[in-house]
Amino acid sequence: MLLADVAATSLAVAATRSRLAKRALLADVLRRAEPSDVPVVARYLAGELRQRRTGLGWRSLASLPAPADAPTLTVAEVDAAFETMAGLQGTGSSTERTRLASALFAAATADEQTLLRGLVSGELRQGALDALLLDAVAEAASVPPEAVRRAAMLTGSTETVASAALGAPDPEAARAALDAFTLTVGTPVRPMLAQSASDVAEAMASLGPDEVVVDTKLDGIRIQVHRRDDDVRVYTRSLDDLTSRVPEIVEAVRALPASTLVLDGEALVVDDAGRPVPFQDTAARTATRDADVAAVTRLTPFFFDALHVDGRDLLDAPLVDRLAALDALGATGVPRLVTADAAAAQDWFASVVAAGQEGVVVKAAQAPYEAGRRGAAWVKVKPRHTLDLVVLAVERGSGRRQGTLSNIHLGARDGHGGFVMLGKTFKGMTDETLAWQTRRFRELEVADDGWTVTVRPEQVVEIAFDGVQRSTRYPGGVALRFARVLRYRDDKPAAEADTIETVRALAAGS
Ligand SMILES: Nc1ncnc2c1ncn2[C@@H]1O[C@H](COP(=O)(O)OP(=O)(O)OP(=O)(O)O)[C@@H](O)[C@H]1O
Repeated sequence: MLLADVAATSLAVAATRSRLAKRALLADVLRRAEPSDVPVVARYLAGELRQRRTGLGWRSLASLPAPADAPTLTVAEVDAAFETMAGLQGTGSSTERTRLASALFAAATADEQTLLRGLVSGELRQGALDALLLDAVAEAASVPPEAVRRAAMLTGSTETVASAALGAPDPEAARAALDAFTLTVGTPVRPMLAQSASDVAEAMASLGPDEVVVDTKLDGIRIQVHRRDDDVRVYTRSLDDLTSRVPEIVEAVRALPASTLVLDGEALVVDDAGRPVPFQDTAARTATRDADVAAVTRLTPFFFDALHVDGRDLLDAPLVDRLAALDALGATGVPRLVTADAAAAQDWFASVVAAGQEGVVVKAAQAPYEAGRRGAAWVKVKPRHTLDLVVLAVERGSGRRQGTLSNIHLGARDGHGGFVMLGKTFKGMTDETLAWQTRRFRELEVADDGWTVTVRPEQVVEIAFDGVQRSTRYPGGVALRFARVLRYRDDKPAAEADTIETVRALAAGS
């Protein structure tokens, strides 16, 4: 299949708001793809490359060669080119990578360049697209969407499922191929995800009047552990195998009284008083293989769900039954309250936050485990932090945001008339906001290097974020986690925006 086909579909999907129309477009291109191209086509449509890391940076995308007039690139060729780039190592590799990238981009038409740039930068990646893609696979293979979704959560891989369904000669065979996927101890399933609510009452109202489980939300690393006798595997949220880096978790799982297990939980570093250390210290611990660090900062696994225990598959069992199975193992659990009373739940939330935890996840007590879905049965609630910051610069958008000024650079006042950059965000913007800010930042423009537009620091923006972390990337030594735009504030002058001192105080307190 030509890359041009995928690029055209990607643009058409972005251009329509109708889910049905998007699904039909995706199904059409999947139907036309050769079975051997299906895995790559599926990935590209979800906005991802197959290669986790290509080594290509933003900088290499800033100056692209002129586009080709006619499409010639095949999907297989492009995948092979990224594979080569990802595999380059040692001296000269970055020059060679840039050379390969230039050659690839020079062979691409303007639409294909847009797609490639979005894939490399990650700006095209969207969870929602993945769900839509699964429905499109169902449509293309003429099988029920539930069959595809279930297979995807059990294999953890859209491309495997797309290949199985679309590689079958007819709908019956496709259905049989999908039904053959089952929960297998040793094969990670996609974790169930949560929706968000702004407070506990709203979360409970969305779940109905029945009892809920209010789980402490620990701020660590999602882990899914699989055990078959002494063989223990630990997987991350994105289903990467973390086993060799976390011997202490393997040991803790081996100590549990069951020979086959699949458990879901969170691993974090806790201090002597049992309080969680800042998230980045936990993250640093899992990112390193260094034995010394591993010896000093032990991770503690806390489990909040059981998907399989000793031959019993529990995916479809109600949460309360899964928790009973978990408790029976005597594993370290997550502190939780089971209640139907909103006031009691609110008190519990307050005490959890006071104890230094991130928030709670409110869960429907009777719901099954909806693997791979941001289902309605789990709702997370965190105390919301906001800051009023000043926009210092803005980067051009790409992909769906081509032609707009998208990624804003955020600054806090330094107290001496200047600003300190705290990070960037392109999240939380509606189409209206984007259109507005594209006009607004042109008005404030002082320089434009072709990629980034520097502006007069006058526009105040209200930013929501999940926390403050230490950072060597930004000059203030701190950065915001998950910054997103709440709204632009025209009622507040930049001279009254929040200061770096306020942000540092938040960092010290978190
Ligand atoms: N008790 C708990 N139950 C479920 N998830 C929990 C719990 N404690 C911590 N978590 C973490 O919270 C996440 C649930 O939120 P969500 O599904 O939105 O994931 P996320 O996108 O990684 O969000 P976040 O950044 O807020 O953790 C899980 O992925 C898990 O890592």
